[in-house]
Amino acid sequence: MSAIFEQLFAKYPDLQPCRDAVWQAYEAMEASFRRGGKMLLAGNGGSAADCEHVVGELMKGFMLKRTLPPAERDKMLIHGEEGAYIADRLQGALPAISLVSQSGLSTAFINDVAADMAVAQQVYGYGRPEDTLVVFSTSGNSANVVRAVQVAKSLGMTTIGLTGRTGGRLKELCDIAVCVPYDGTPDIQERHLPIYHTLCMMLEEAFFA
Ligand SMILES: O=C(CO)[C@@H](O)[C@H](O)[C@H](O)[C@H](O)COP(=O)(O)O
Repeated sequence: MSAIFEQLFAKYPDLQPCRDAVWQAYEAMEASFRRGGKMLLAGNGGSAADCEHVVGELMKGFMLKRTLPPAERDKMLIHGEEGAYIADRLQGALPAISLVSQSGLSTAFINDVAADMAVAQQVYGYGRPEDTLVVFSTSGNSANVVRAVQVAKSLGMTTIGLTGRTGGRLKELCDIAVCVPYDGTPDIQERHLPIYHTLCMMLEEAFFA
C-alpha cells in the first residue's frame, strides 16, 4: 500500500474503520481508468461542490506535473510553433465528469419529467460498463443519488458511495460504500474531503509519476 494511503490514516486515525473500503475504492477507480473508463460524479449541496472539486484534481495536474508523453506531444506539433505552445500547456487527464453542473439539462429534466431522475438520466446517457459512478451523500438516502446508482448498476458500471456512519440506502446499493464514522452532515463532509484528496493523489501517482 502506498505512502499516500498510509498518510491518510496517520493524519485522520478516526478514519481507520474505512480503511478497507477506501482501498477498494482506489483499486476500482484505477482499474476503471486502465480499461479506458471515465468517472461520473454526483451529490447534492456541499457534496455537489465535492464532485466539482474531484473533477478539478483528476482532469489536470494536482500534486505532480503531468507532462504529455512524447507520442501525445507529437500530435500537437502539426501546428508548428502554436503546436509547441499547446503541447507545453496541456496536462495529462483522468477523465471525470461532474453530473451536477449541467444546468440546462438538469432544470429541463426536473421541470418536465422528475427531479429524482435528473442525475440518473445523465448516467444513462454517459455511462458505459467500464466507467465508475462516484456519489457523495451524507444521509445515503437522497433520491436523485439513489436513482443514479440504480441506473449505473443496471448498465454494469462500478458504483462507489461516500457516505456517513449508517450509509443509508447507498450502503446496500453501492459496490463499495465508504461510510465515515460520523452522523452530522458537516462532520461527514469534512471527512470526505481528505479521503477524496487521497484517492486523487494515489491515482495521479499511479498514472503520472
Ligand atoms: O452542505 C450542506 C451542509 O453542510 C448542505 O448543502 C447539504 O449538502 C444538503 O442539505 C444536501 O442536500 C444533503 O444531502 P445528502 O448529503 O443527504 O445526500
